[in-house]
Formats: sequence, structure tokens, C-alpha cells
Amino acid sequence: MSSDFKGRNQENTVGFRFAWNGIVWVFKAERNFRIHLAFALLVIVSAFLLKVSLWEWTAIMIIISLVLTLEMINTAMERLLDHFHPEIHPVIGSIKDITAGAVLVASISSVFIGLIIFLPKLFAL
Ligand SMILES: Nc1ncnc2c1ncn2[C@@H]1O[C@H](COP(=O)(O)OP(=O)(O)OP(=O)(O)O)[C@@H](O)[C@H]1O
Repeated sequence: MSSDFKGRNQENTVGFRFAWNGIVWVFKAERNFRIHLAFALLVIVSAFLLKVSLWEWTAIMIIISLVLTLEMINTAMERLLDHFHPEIHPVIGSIKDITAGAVLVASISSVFIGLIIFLPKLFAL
């Protein structure tokens, strides 16, 4: 194995560790993230039990990752704004409202996707 390859491999491992630390940080700090994650796990277990199709799995995984990703970006944005501009300002308020709104849009979509996939299966039980 070339030293260049080993070096790059090590860099990737370290980069992955930093990214993992970011996920752990949000998990510890953000109650909303923990709530979304708990719902995601519930949905994944239900999907296994109700034997959803491949396409239904795809929709579930896409919407779960979208909600969690947006929650992380929302948290990062809040920290960034609080760090660089701790004072009250309408523009800061609107940016925070917009990123929180993005999480809400994805969360509402996730509820609709959940109803579309799970309701017919629950009625068929
Ligand atoms: N510096 C500010 N200037 C103006 N409005 C602000 C400011 N900071 C927060 N706000 C308003 O308060 C709301 C909540 O902001 P905050 O930073 O407390 O988020 P949060 O309640 O921790 O959100 P989350 O529950 O997503 O973590 C924002 O959406 C915004 O409307």
C-alpha cells in the first residue's frame, strides 16, 4: 500500500470521525433531533413488521434522512448566527424562522408519506 494511499485513507477516517462527532453533538444538544430520531426508529420497525415494498422503503429512507439532515442544518445555522450575531435583529430572526420552516415542511411531508404507506396496511390487518 503506498504511503499516499495510506495518508488519504487516514484523512478519510479522521474526516468521518469529525462528521460522527457532529451527529453526536446534535443528538446531545437538540431535543427535536432526538424526537425525530425516535420517530424514525419507530417507522423503521413498523416498516419491517408490515413488510413494506422496496419503493416504500426508498420513500421512507429519503424522507427520514431529509428530516434529520435539515434538523442538523437548522441547528448549525442557529449556532452560527448566535455566535456571530448574538444581538436581536429581524434578519437573524427571519433566517432562523426560514430554516426552522424547512424542517417543518419536511416533517409535514413525512407525516403524509407515513399515512400513504402505513394506513392501507393497517386497515388490511
Ligand atoms: N437574534 C435574534 N434576533 C431576532 N429573532 C431571534 C433571534 N434569535 C432567535 N430569534 C427568534 O426566536 C426563534 C427561536 O430561536 P432560537 O435560536 O431560540 O431557536 P430554538 O428555539 O432553539 O429552535 P429549535 O427548537 O429549532 O432549536 C427564531 O425562530 C426567531 O424567530
